[in-house]
Amino acid sequence: MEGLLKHHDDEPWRVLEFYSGIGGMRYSLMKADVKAKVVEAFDINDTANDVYQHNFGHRPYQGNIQSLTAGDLDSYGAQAWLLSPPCQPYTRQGLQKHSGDARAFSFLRILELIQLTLQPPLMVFVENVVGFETSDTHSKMIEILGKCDFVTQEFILSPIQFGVPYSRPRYFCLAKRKPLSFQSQLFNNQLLWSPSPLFGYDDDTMTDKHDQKQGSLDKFPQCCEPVEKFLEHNSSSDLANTESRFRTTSCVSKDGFGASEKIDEGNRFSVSSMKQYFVPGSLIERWGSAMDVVYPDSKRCCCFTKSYYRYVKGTGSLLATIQPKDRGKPSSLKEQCLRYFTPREVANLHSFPEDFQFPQHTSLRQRYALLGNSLSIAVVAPLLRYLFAEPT
Ligand SMILES: C[S@@+](CC[C@H](N)C(=O)[O-])C[C@H]1O[C@@H](n2cnc3c(N)ncnc32)[C@H](O)[C@@H]1O
Repeated sequence: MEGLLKHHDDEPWRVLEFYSGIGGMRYSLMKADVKAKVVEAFDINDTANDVYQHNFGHRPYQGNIQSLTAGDLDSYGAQAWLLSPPCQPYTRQGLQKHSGDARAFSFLRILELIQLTLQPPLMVFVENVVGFETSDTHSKMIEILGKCDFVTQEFILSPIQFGVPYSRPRYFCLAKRKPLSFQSQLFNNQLLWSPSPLFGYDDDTMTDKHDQKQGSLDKFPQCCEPVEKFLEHNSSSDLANTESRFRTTSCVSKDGFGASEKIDEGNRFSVSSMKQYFVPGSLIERWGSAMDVVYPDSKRCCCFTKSYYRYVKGTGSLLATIQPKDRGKPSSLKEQCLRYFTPREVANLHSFPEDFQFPQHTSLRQRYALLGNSLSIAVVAPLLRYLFAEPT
């Protein structure tokens, strides 16, 4: 293996975006203000590629990453490889077959290619679910990166640590090939549960010590903005109006859907367009106790998965549009007029930019599925900024 790739300060870093989905990595790179150019993106999913093309004007290479060769990858001359491979082999809900799961094969292939390319990357960034760090795929990845002269720093971080009222802890591996090095070398070969190094703090009390893990993720909600800021309303008076309209329309119906339709001209957040987001009464009756219900003033909501809107249990929070007057008193969930977060609101919680859009033909379910598979730009952008930064 030769290390022929060079990077000159005045040129943008050449980047490959594997498993590009709807472009969360690319948006993060933009947000991080890294001087970089995505020279190719790769994804097998047609609908994801439609969305990517709609927003970036470039259609990713549509094929199986598993069939890429070392020659293919060398031809891009890319210095950084960003990867967010499928997480199903490692999720707690799944069978946890790890590297034995067919969905892990393409990532294992990429790891092989790092060793086979004539011009291996100088930097690698991997995102996955919590649980990946104990898998045999992780052991393989660390072994290969070590063999290829990479230094790694690993993190488990959640948007809630970055001021976003959203719990989505994810695993990240940052790897730089020697002689490149990290700004804080104190954390080489460590797993951290704190974003401190990203902000220039050499706080080594947040490394992988079991009793600090949960604490470091939980101590941030008080610094978060309320959920309300991420809704498709822009002021609380707007919210109060909408709530009162819900009260007089949708919630009078016993199935949870509005009996009467009242179009609120001039307000894109009309009662009519919101009807599709109300949770039917029958679902509340059946699954109410398993639902994670949040309020506009809440400082946390649960991770939205790709099954949000198809299933209510464990797939993401529901919003109570009518806040009970007294939180202490039991109030029927039906009276709280529960609704799903809209795709735009999920995109907001994932910190996607305002100009991100779905092409019109993308169905509601597809939008939720694609967003559920994507990532938090609020978390990934500072990680990428840290990865690309040169030590001073
Ligand atoms: C966890 S998602 C990554 C989403 C992406 N980071 C985003 O912001 O939307 C994994 C993506 O990998 C794609 N994928 C899974 N296996 C693949 C393979 N073997 N070849 C190409 N793409 C694949 C899926 O279609 C999905 O879009």
